[in-house]
Amino acid sequence: MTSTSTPSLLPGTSRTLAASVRGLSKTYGDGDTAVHALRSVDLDLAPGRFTAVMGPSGSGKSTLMHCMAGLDRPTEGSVTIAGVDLTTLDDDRLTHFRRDHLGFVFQAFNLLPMLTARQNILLPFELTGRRMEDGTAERIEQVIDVLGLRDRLDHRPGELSGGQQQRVAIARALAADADVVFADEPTGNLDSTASAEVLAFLRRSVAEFGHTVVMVTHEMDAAAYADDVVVLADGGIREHLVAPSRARVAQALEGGAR
Ligand SMILES: Nc1ncnc2c1ncn2[C@@H]1O[C@H](COP(=O)(O)OP(=O)(O)OP(=O)(O)O)[C@@H](O)[C@H]1O
Repeated sequence: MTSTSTPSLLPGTSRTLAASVRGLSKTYGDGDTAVHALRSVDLDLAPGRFTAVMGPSGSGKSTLMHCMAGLDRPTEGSVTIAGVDLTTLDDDRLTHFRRDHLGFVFQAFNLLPMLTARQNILLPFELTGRRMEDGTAERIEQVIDVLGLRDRLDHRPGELSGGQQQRVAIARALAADADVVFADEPTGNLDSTASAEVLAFLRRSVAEFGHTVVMVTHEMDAAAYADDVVVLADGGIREHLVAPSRARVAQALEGGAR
């Protein structure tokens, strides 16, 4: 197994990391039946980058994302986002941290069916009574325009296409101005046109709003929208590729099959 080009700091970024993972391990079960889903993973993500996490089925992609996003607890190690080590937070604090600092774009959209698109987008604020800071309302309007949702705001999810629903989910993640937006196979339920649209919007959110996006994907076409690609194999990071070519990503993925 090779290990190359893990960047401690990417060119053109500030010195603060968007997310830092140290010695992250996750073991399911114990004894003979223990599954080591993650084995002492170290990973730094610079802010304002779009990173795809790839690797074979069972390599630990979802486990890594869930531990990084505070949705699952690692067995060992730390995850630091916005200067806070998530593994030190109790469940209540972790819930608050997710609400205040993280965004989620998952395959099943996670929209509330009885609310309109606008209400879903504003949910992080309305549900929790979180106060909007200066400029937030204007930014949300901008996100709505960038995502092309202006004429769909009064529709409920059931009245929207899959791609539009996913755009609402992205708008909600961006509206909250998350420190890191986590996307788990965000195009898994979409046709190729809608997938391309959603990925282009994630790309724009990084370029135009400076967001940090981490996306688990199986698809090379989806990864092509990302800046960087982290390739997992057998619970560890095989490579962290900075602005790789498609051929380079393919090579890193094939490394495990040999
Ligand atoms: N709740 C669980 N209990 C036991 N084992 C689990 C659990 N969740 C995941 N695993 C195991 O941990 C390993 C990593 O799983 P994970 O879902 O993170 O992989 P993945 O790369 O996301 O896979 P896929 O691409 O198939 O979604 C696998 O061997 C899986 O079977």
